[in-house]
Amino acid sequence: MTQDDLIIADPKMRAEGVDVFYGEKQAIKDVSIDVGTDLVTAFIGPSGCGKSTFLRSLNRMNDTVASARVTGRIELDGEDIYAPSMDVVQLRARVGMVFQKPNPFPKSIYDNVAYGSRIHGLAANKADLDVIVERALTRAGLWDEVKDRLNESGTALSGGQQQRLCIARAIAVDPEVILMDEPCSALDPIATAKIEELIHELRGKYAIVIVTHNMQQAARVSQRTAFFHLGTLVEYGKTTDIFTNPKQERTKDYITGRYG
Ligand SMILES: Nc1ncnc2c1ncn2[C@@H]1O[C@H](COP(=O)(O)OP(=O)(O)OP(=O)(O)O)[C@@H](O)[C@H]1O
Repeated sequence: MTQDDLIIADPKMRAEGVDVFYGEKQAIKDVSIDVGTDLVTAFIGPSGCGKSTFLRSLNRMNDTVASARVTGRIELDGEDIYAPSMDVVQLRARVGMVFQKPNPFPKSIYDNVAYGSRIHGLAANKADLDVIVERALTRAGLWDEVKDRLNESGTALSGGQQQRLCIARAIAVDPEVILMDEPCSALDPIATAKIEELIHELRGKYAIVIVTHNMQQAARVSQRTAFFHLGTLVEYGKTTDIFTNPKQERTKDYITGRYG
């Protein structure tokens, strides 16, 4: 691998010298990383190493935690997302998020997907909204399963379907980046396989960042992998290199199962 392989010419997101604190406790230490537009980037590392904390700093979800403080710089298309002028609601539409546990709203399938478009005024009329909802559900691989029951509650779907509904909800507002925080950890192997397939299909349409505990999953779905340990970014590179030829001892120990 040469250094050139890792250069992301036009990163979708760029973090520079990012620290995250919860009160006095530092959870992320001086992390710098570029996220590519056409790539799936996996964050791996042992429990408590800060993967979720760093992921959540990429769309300012940490703002919702009173004790959390983020320093350093995080850019989306070159723009500082922590600048006072940044509209956080817009930011979270541009950088969508899918959580560990599927969390559909207690609303109909249709309304779950239409929700963001309504808030952001993306549809001029009902016909427009219908198109947005169908497109998002199709992209999320769920349309055929739900097209005849759009008025049923989203919470009545299976866990895997609920997670695809949450992905559809994120997609519906046309995000540029989708952050996924262990999106399969509550799902069975078949539902997990479907989400992984979906990630393949969505690649290139959105920059995707996925936190996963499952190294096989990181190897299957991502092109770039970042290994975190004790709040630091130990190694970042092409997924194939991280898994077959890691440079750092700590990465090697983790991927060979010596700790985790
Ligand atoms: N809301 C919070 N308040 C205080 N400390 C927190 C909070 N959230 C996380 N932490 C701490 O920050 C550190 C990093 O946690 P984080 O959840 O980001 O790690 P992680 O790598 O995603 O872990 P896991 O894989 O277990 O989800 C941990 O020490 C954790 O206890």
